[in-house]
Amino acid sequence: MGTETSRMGAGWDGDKDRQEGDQHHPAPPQPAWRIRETPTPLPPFSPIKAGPLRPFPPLSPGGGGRMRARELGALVTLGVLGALLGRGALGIPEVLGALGVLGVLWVLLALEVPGALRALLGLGALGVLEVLRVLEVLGVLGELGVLGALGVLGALLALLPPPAPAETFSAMLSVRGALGAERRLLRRLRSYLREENARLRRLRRFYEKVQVLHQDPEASVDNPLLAFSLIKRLHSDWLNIIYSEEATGNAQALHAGLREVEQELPGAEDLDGAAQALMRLQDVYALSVKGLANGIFQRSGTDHPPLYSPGRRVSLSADDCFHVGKVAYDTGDYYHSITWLEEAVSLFRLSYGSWNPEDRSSLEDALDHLAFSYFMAGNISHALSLSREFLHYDPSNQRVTKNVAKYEKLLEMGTGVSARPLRRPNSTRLQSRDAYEELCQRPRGQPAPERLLHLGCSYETNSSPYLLLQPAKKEMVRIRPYVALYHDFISDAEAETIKGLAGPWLQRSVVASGEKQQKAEYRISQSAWLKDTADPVVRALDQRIAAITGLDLRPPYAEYLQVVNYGLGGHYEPHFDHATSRKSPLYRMKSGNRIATVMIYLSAVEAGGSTAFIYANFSVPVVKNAALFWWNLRKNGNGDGDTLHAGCPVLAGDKWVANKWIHEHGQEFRRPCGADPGD
Ligand SMILES: O=C(O)CCC(=O)C(=O)O
Ligand SMILES: [Fe+2]
Repeated sequence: MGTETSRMGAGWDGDKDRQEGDQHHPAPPQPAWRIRETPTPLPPFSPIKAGPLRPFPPLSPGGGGRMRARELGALVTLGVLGALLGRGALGIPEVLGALGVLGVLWVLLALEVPGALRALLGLGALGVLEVLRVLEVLGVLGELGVLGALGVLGALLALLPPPAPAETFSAMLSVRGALGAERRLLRRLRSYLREENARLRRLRRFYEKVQVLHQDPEASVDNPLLAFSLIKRLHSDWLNIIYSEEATGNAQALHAGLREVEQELPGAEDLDGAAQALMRLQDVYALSVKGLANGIFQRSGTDHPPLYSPGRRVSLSADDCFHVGKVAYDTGDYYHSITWLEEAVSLFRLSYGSWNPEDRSSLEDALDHLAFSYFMAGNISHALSLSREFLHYDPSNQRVTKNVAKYEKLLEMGTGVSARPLRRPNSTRLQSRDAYEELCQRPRGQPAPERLLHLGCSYETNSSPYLLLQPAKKEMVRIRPYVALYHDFISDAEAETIKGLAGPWLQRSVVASGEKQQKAEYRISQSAWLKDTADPVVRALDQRIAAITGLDLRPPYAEYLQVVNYGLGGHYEPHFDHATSRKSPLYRMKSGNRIATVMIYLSAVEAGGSTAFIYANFSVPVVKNAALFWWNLRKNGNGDGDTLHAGCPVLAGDKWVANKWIHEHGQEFRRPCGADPGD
């Protein structure tokens, strides 16, 4: 592979000390909902259990997918080897060797890597075998030693953790990739429909043929031919018709199509992530859920033009809305479950009686979950009327019958009115949530008139010969903190090259939490690190960044280029780029803190996705091919608190950025300390 990436060395998997004020690490989880304030304790109620509605049949026999089949194969082989060992047909070294080969094969099959890479790994394994053989020929290792070494190797490889399934929702590149899987399923369904239609046409012909016989008074079984055919029909024709092998064959082909794409299917966490994304967009952009369900991205309670108008309007089904509500319900977030389940209930009511084969939920499910959400929110009378409606459709349901009795009792006791309206949970514990959301919603911030005096656009050569012929197009965005936007910093072709280089290496972005790095809900994206040796384009970019900033980017003074692709509703909530704790993994580079950030927008977006500077109170909309520059540290070396910034959720489109983080060391003469200690 031409691309060099590194997860160690000069590049860290991000160091995002999410903090505001003195909050240094991602906060410990707190309940995401407000507990209803009820003066008297409630009798135990029966909520609907969290979990799948109607479980899907397992994809592969045995329920565990292809991996399960492989494990089974490995077990059988182990059994056979054990038996041969026991009967003295094989010695321990041979068994160890066979285990080694089995382990290597097993791991190669299990690796979620492209076919070409898998082939390379296979060649590598053969290489190891060859080395062992040579060692054996040279007499360094005996035959037994070689087999033993193979056994150890295989055992070690088998101990490797299984590859994590790829995430779909956290990068738009992966979401787009899922289109391929669906296209293949579509092709399968098309041929299934064609075959089944032909089969049904044949069935109809049989039906009509027999029907005619039964209606024709002339067609009597006195006729021996008709009597024979009746007997034959009842003996075998009808069985062939009913237990149609053709139907089974068609269904099997369809199932095989599903198994083919099994590895690419989004998992439960993807559906959760996608539902959370819709709720995030609802919250951050104050969108009306009714509007969203209708395919309109409109702020609630306003008649402003929509924030985004897709070329083709698509609406959500009742089952779609139910699933979003259910994700909220399962985490005890009744604020969101109520808004989405309300929508689900009204859509199900509208279409009651008609049934979509793809739906997993029904009006009853939605009523049941909504009633319990209202109960948890303290609105007993709503809970009661929805439960009664439920019983109208399913009168024999014991659990809901009991709930109705209890709701009635509570209302009689006068405890049925909510103390306070249900408020949105601050599950992310952002202190500046309102300011952040207001900045995300704001179109490009118009600076105050007195500020305009210092702002403006200029062509900059920065005394660099590199920029003489093509000066940088600099737009000052803010003086304090110092933020500048360099327009046309890269070309479309360069942006495409960088995205193409990073694409195969994207992995869920992580954030620094103390000394560790981990994925977090407040950063939804995938990222990859590119060394400057990966491609001349990356090297040229480094030179250009050095020219405009006047800073030293040679290792270890800067990190590799971090390329980021945001996912569905992808965002990065307020954080600092510099470390705020000496324990941060960022210091492992031994070149100080991150003095400056250069962030390049590699794509445009259709809506949302601005970069918001929370305390400085401005946001920069995505400008394709532009680079945003800011100092994270003040001249005295302290972190600049005014640089708290965020990537707003992407409302529509595919947002890519590339980050270059430049460190303190190496810049001593390029950005000298200020004479003023407060500078
Ligand atoms: O995407 C953005 O606008 C901000 C990204 C950012 O702050 C980061 O990656 O550190
Ligand atoms: Fe950042």
